[in-house]
Amino acid sequence: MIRFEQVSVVYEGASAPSLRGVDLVIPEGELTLLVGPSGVGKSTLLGTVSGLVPHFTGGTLRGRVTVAGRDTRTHEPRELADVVGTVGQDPLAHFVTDVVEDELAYGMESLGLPPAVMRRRVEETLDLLGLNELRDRPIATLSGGQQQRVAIGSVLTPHPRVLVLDEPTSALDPAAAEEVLAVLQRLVHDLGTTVLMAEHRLERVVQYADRVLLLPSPGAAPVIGTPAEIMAVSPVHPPVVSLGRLAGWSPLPLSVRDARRRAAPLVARLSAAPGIPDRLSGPAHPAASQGSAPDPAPQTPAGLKLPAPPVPAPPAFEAIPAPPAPEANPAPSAFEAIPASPAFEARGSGGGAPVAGAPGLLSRLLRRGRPSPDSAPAPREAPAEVHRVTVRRGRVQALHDITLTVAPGETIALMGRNGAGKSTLLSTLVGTVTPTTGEVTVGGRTPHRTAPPEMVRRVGLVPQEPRDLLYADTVAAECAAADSDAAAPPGTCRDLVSALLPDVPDDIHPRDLSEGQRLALALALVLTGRPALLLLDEPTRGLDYAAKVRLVEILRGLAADGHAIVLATHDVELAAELAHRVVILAGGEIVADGPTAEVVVSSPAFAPQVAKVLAPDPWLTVRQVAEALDAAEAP
Ligand SMILES: Nc1ncnc2c1ncn2[C@@H]1O[C@H](COP(=O)(O)OP(=O)(O)OP(=O)(O)O)[C@@H](O)[C@H]1O
Ligand SMILES: Nc1ncnc2c1ncn2[C@@H]1O[C@H](COP(=O)(O)OP(=O)(O)OP(=O)(O)O)[C@@H](O)[C@H]1O
Repeated sequence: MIRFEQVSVVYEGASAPSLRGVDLVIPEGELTLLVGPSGVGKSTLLGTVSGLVPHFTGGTLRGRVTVAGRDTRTHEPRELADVVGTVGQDPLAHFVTDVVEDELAYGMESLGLPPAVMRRRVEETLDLLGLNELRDRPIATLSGGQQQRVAIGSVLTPHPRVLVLDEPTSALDPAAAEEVLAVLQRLVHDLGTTVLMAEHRLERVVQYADRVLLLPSPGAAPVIGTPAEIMAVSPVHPPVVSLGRLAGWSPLPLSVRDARRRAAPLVARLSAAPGIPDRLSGPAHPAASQGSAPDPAPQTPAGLKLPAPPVPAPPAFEAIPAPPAPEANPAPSAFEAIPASPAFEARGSGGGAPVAGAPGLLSRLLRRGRPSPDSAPAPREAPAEVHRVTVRRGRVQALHDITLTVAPGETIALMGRNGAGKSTLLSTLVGTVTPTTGEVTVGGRTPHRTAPPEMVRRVGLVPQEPRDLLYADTVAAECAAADSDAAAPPGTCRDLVSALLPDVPDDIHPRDLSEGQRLALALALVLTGRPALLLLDEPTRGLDYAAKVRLVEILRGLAADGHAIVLATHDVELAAELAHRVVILAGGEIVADGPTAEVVVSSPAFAPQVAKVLAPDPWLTVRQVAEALDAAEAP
C-alpha cells in the first residue's frame, strides 16, 4: 500500500540527511508501528507519506514514495486527502474549523460526501471517542488530550484507506489511549485500513502492532520485522521487554500478559531479596530504568543487523546524588544562592487562549522580566499552598475545592483523565488562571496578583506545548538568552539540552526541531533558572526512553537540592520512577493523594507494567527489580 524506493530526505542547511536508505513496503491492512530514538527521523518518514515532506517543510526528497500508486512528490497533500488521513504531533496546527462537530465533518465535506452519511459518521465518532459532551465546544477551550481526540476523530470520519499518525496517544490518558488503539485495530481488522503510526510509549502500543519499523539511529537504514524480532534488538523498548531481558526470558514478552506467564521463576528469585529497595536511592545501574534497563546483549535474529545505539552518557549529571525522602530535606537550602528563573510561562497551557496577544508574546515579555530586588533572597515559604480552590472556565467547573500543599524537595505526579483539571491547576500555580474562589500561594506570594519578575525564581512552568516558551531564531540564541536571564554561567542551558538529548544542532530554528528536541530545549530553558517550584505539563512527549532516564536523573538532582516538582502526566512509568507522591484528579476534584506505590497500584489504569507483572509483590520499575536481584544474589 505504501512503497518507499531508495528514499532520503535532506533539510535545507542540514549537514546530513535526516532520512536515508528507506527501501521497503508497508503492507495493506496492517498496523505498522514506527519506532526509534528522538530526532531520528520518524516524523520525516511519516511526512513523506502524507506529502507534508517536502511540500510544507522544504528540503529535498530523493527516491520515490507512493501511496496507493500515487507519488507523494508529485501529489500535494490535498490531492492525497481521499486516501491518506494524517494526525501530526501538534493537532492545534492542523485544525481548520473552530468547533468540535465542524472539525469532525470538515474532511468529509471537502470530499463531497452526502449529508446523511456525514451526519451518521459524526455521531458515530463522537461516541467512539467520548466527545459527545464536547460537540459544540470551541476547540481552543479544550484540554490537550481532548484536542488530540478531536484530531484523531477528524481523520477517521472520511474513512481513509491509509492512516498516518504521529504519536497519537501522547496527550491521552491511559484509558483513552487504549480506546483509541482498539478503534484503530478494529479499522485494520474490519475495514482493511493501513495504519502507520509513530509512538514512543511502546508499553501502550507494541502489542497492537502487526509489524514494527525501526529507525535505529540518525541516517541508519531502517529495519522492519515482527514486534518480537524488532524488540529483541531495538534500542527503544517498553518495560516488559527490559524486564524480559533482565530475567533472560526467551522469547521476550511484549505484553503484561506474556510476562506474567513467565514471571514465576523471577518472583522466586526476588523472594530472597531483603525487601523493597529505596526507590529513590541512587541508581545502581545508571542506564537502568523503565525502557532502557541494564540489558544483557540483545539477541539479533537472523537478517537483522543494527549499529550500536548512540546513547552517550549525560555529561554534566552523572554525579548527581539521588534525592533523599522529602521530609529528610525540608530546607530549601540549595537554591538560596541561585539567581532567578527566566522561564515563567504565561499561557494557560490547557489549550486555552493565550493570556495576551499572540501566542508566546507574553511569555517573551515575562522571560525577559528580571527579578525585582525584593525577590533576591530565596523564598523560605512553602513552595506552594493551594487552599479550597475552585476554578470556573466558561461553562466548565475545571477545579472544585482543591486543597494541596507542596513541600520543598517533594515530587508530585498529578494524574487523571483528560480534562480532569491538571493543566488548570498548574496554571493557577503560575498565576495565568485566577481561582474563582479559594487561595493559592507560591513561595509566599499570590501568583495571579504578583508581578512576573517577582515570581520567576519561585516558579517555572514547562507548558504542554513547549513551542509557547520559544521565541528566538536558533537553539543557541534561546540558550544564550536563558543563561543571561538567569545569570547562569554561559553554556549552562546548552549543556542541559545536550544532557537530555545528544545531537541537537545549535543553529537550527526551534520551529524545525523534532518534537523531542523541542521539549528538551524547553525543559533546559526552565531548568537553567532552577526555580524553587518546577511545574512540568506532560514532560515526556517525543522523548525516547534514554532521554527520559536522563530527565529523571536531572529532576532527582533538583529535588535533592530542595526544589519542589509538580508534573502533570499520563506517563505512568515516569510517575513510578520519579514521584514521591501521586495526586489523582477527577472532574476537577482530588480523588486520591498518597505515596506513589500505594496510589498507582490501586488502579490498573495508573499501574506501571512491572507492577502489573509482579503483583502482588511491590516492585514498580525495572530499576527496583535489578537492584533487588543484585541484593538477593550478591555473594
Ligand atoms: N524542517 C526542518 N528543517 C531542518 N531540520 C529539520 C526539519 N524538520 C526536522 N528536522 C531535523 O531532522 C531530524 C529528524 O526530525 P524528525 O522530526 O523527523 O524526528 P523524530 O524521529 O520524529 O523525532 P521525535 O521523536 O522527537 O518526534 C531532527 O534532527 C530535526 O532537527
Ligand atoms: N480556556 C478554557 N475555556 C473553557 N474551558 C476550558 C478552558 N481550558 C480548559 N477548559 C476545560 O477545563 C477542564 C480542565 O482542563 P485541563 O486542561 O485543566 O485538563 P487536563 O487534566 O490538563 O487535561 P489533559 O490531560 O487532556 O491535558 C476541561 O474540561 C477543559 O475542557
